[in-house]
Amino acid sequence: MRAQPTATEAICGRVITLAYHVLVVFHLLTHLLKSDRSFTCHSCLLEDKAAQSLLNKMIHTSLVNTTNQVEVLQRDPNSPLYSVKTFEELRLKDKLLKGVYDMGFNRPSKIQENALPMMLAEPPQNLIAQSQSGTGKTAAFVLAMLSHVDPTNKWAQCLCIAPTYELALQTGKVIEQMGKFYPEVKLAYAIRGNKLDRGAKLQEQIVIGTPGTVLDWCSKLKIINPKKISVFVLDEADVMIATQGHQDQSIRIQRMLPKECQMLLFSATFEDSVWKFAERVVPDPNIIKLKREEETLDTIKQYYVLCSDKEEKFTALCNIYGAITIAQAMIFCHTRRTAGWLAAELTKEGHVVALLSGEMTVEQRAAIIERFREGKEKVLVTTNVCSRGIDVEQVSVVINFDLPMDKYGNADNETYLHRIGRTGRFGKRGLAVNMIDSKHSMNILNQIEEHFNKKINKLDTDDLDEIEKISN
Ligand SMILES: Nc1ncnc2c1ncn2[C@@H]1O[C@H](COP(=O)(O)OP(=O)(O)OP(=O)(O)O)[C@@H](O)[C@H]1O
Repeated sequence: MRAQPTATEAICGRVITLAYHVLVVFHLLTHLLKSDRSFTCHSCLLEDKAAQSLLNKMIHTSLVNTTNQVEVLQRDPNSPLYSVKTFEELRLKDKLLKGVYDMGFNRPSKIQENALPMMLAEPPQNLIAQSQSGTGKTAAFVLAMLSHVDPTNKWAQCLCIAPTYELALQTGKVIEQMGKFYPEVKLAYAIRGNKLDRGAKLQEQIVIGTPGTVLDWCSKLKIINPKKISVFVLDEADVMIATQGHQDQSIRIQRMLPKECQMLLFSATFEDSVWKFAERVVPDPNIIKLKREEETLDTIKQYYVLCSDKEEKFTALCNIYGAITIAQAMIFCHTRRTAGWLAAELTKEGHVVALLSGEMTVEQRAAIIERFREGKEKVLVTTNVCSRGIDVEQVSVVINFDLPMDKYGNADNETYLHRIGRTGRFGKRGLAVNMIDSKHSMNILNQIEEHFNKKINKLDTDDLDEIEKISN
């Protein structure tokens, strides 16, 4: 049997344990600040539970920002999250209030506070609304739909169209979450792969889908009776019209709806073409619109890095990873080839990478986004397919490995806004870095600066201290 330690031995033992913990924590702190991959350090030392919890807390506060920041922003009249009202004052049904609070929302954002009273007014009013990315548009129209349905009627009453399969699934999830305490209301997905027989009568009161399938359900297959729809929502209108065929399909759906149906259209950007489309599908609307310089969020810091070729861009990217802790990142490339190459290089460096590109089936794409959302991969390398609307809270950095341009080689400002809007969701801080490797890409960057009237500063990625500074 082991002899009991003396008092001095016990004190010495404690001092040694304490010193060990101090060392572990110190090591973690330096690792966290300097680490090139915050999540690899998770595995190296973390048998120690206290240290793990400290690390988790630090990751949470340094990258993800606490709800405190949202609360502060919601008191700043210049913030898109500002609100004077509470959800109660917006007169939501109790079941919906419960859903809202269950999702962790405390107060409405500006768009929610402004749009909801218009959407819930009697008689119904039409609305064209713009708000910055990630400021709660989806939540706003989902609440409007859930407020309008009559659950005793077993037919489709609210119809929402989204431009892609992934976005339809994502919005469907929000409807399910918000309607959690309102189980009488049911939801149907009108998306590819959800095959229903011709004439099958839907019992569900809300339908979310993509334009092609929704059109089939309303016309050829007669699954939805469009004449019984009382709320029609068109989400991400700018993306909708950028996809060939979607604009016509949306207009054809809208024409089948009754005159008194409430029409709601949301978008993060409103180029002329989006306006024209909006005015065609939403007669006599209320309008909520942003000034150009309000379109980008101040919570997203934007920088550019000068490089000479793609290898140098890759080095710059590694330097950024070396200097700051990144919860999750999305990296946008112009071609599948570059995206494939970059994903392979990052994997060689030890990153856990997901690759998403246009040739995949929609189901494969949705599965990859879901895994990324669950945090299974920390880096998502993608071509343009994923720039719009996808809501992944933990994305703290967006890298434009290639700048977005249209087919004439000019800046694609809308895509830029959508891409950087994948970070900085609902008041979180975000970082967007643009990689410049030619006169042409510098020119695109200048066009973007001019368009949004916003200066994008240069970042020297060889200077680790400078990178660290921008992440604070
Ligand atoms: N009032 C609120 N309080 C706290 N969080 C909110 C609130 N409203 C929305 N959110 C959260 O903010 C995030 C962004 O919201 P949402 O997706 O509705 O924004 P959006 O404006 O539709 O974005 P995008 O333009 O990219 O489509 C989501 O994770 C959502 O759960």
